[in-house]
Amino acid sequence: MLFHVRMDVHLPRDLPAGERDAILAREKAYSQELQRSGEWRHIWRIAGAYANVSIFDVADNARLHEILSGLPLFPFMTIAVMPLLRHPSAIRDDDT
Ligand SMILES: O=C(O)C[C@H]1C=CC(=O)O1
Repeated sequence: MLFHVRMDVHLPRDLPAGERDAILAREKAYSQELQRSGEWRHIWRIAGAYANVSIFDVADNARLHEILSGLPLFPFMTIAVMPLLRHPSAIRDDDT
């Protein structure tokens, strides 16, 4: 199942730099592992915002929730999820 996910990050300004850097390093490793596995299909930075748009390809809603709630940055994010399905006019075979 495909999902469009927007993640906006709101890190507290008073978060100690060492703690922030450690969370960001864990976030990067977590994200890249899921990208390698194929469940996190795309990630794009939204220009001008500390936010991304991502496409997930996961078994079900429960798996998406597990992934999102496991993000090291999860406590500092606002997340919006849109379920996707193939558009009848789509021409690319991998848009499923
Ligand atoms: O920077 C972000 O958009 C937040 C987050 C999502 C993946 C990742 O590596 O960082």
